[in-house]
Amino acid sequence: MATIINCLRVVPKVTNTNTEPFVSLFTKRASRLAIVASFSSSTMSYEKELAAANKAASLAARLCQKVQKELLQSDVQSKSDKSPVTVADYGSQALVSFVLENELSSESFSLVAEEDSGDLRKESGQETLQRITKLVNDTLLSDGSFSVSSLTTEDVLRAIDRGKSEGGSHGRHWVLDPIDGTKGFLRGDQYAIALALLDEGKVVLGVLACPNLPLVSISGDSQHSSNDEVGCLFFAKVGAGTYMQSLDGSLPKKVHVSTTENPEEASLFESFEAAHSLHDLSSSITKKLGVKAPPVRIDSQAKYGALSRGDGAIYLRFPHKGYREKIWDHAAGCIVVTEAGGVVTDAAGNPLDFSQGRYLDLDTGIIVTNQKLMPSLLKAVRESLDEKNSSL
Ligand SMILES: Nc1ncnc2c1ncn2[C@@H]1O[C@H](COP(=O)(O)O)[C@@H](O)[C@H]1OP(=O)(O)O
Ligand SMILES: [Mg+2]
Ligand SMILES: [Mg+2]
Ligand SMILES: [Mg+2]
Repeated sequence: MATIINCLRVVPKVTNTNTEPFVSLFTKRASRLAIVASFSSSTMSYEKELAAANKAASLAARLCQKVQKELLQSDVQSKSDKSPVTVADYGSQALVSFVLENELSSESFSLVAEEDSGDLRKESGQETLQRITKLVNDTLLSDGSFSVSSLTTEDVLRAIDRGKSEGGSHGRHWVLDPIDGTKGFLRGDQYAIALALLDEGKVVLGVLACPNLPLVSISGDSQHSSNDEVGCLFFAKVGAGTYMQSLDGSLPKKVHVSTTENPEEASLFESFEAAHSLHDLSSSITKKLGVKAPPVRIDSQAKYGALSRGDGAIYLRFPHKGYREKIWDHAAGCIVVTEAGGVVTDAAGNPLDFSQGRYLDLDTGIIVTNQKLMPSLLKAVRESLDEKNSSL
């Protein structure tokens, strides 16, 4: 900002005594500077929030990696909806909540997150709570930049329960999935720590830490091996593009979605778990479109990250009837892809609305691709859905 203010003080050097060109030159220059100033102020804001989000997600990834390496049977529990939750889900949520509040202490803090401390407050949860508290403290200590000596079990419970906010269309709300793809995490496959910020109902920044995602492309036709270096951090800020760096801290690189217009060259990402998305429906859609390659099935929002750097060109998600999508399963992924030039809509082609609380209210499914393929993809989706509905 300082440079821009200084620039505004520079009076154009004009030798012509006719004032009109001077005025128009000055006006032109001033308006150009005003555009630069307004662009810079919109892209410069959320700088501090993005730095805090990157730090929080990277530390949470460190905790998750440690747990995944030495996972114990007692580390895994089942929630009331029968889905799994681990000490790493809770630890990651406590850590992100603590780091954000600590780094951005002057502001009011609202967090919409997946987990709550209900089961950890029961007698049967005490051992697990001790283990989570140790994991959180060890991770904070390994970073070395926090002044607190150590968190108590009560601090950890409080940090987890900060995530109970209802979100909404006013003010700022952080949105967190502490481990997206817990089933992938348990299998030793892909998972992500997904963190986004909503401002007045819009996603303004998003971070995806994907500890098991190779730094090189995972597209079906690229060569990769188990020796590939893994651990990616994707981050995006509204109006400023999407970047990827290694979780170990390499220089960030700007990424872009695939620019292919040819469906025959496009490949599809979808859920690993058939229970999470209708694979038959995606297969009918991609057949209509003319996609040749077999689908790439991976867990979690790592799909959005991989798509943002052009590893594939399409992501389709059609949950089984009755499933309600949550905002933390898409907010970070959505901005990571859109800032990389992609488009994210529901099956009717509407943008996703993150302003309605903890759930997404949408038509049928979620579709992600580049701008060129979207019209034909939407047509194929409509036709396949009509066929499916008429066969019922
Ligand atoms: N029955 C379900 N249908 C669709 N998504 C689900 C279902 N159960 C859990 N999920 C969520 O789907 C996401 C992973 O989807 P996928 O890997 O298939 O893309 C996760 O957010 C996961 O929650 P969680 O965050 O608890 O892992
Ligand atoms: Mg879960
Ligand atoms: Mg999730
Ligand atoms: Mg989760």
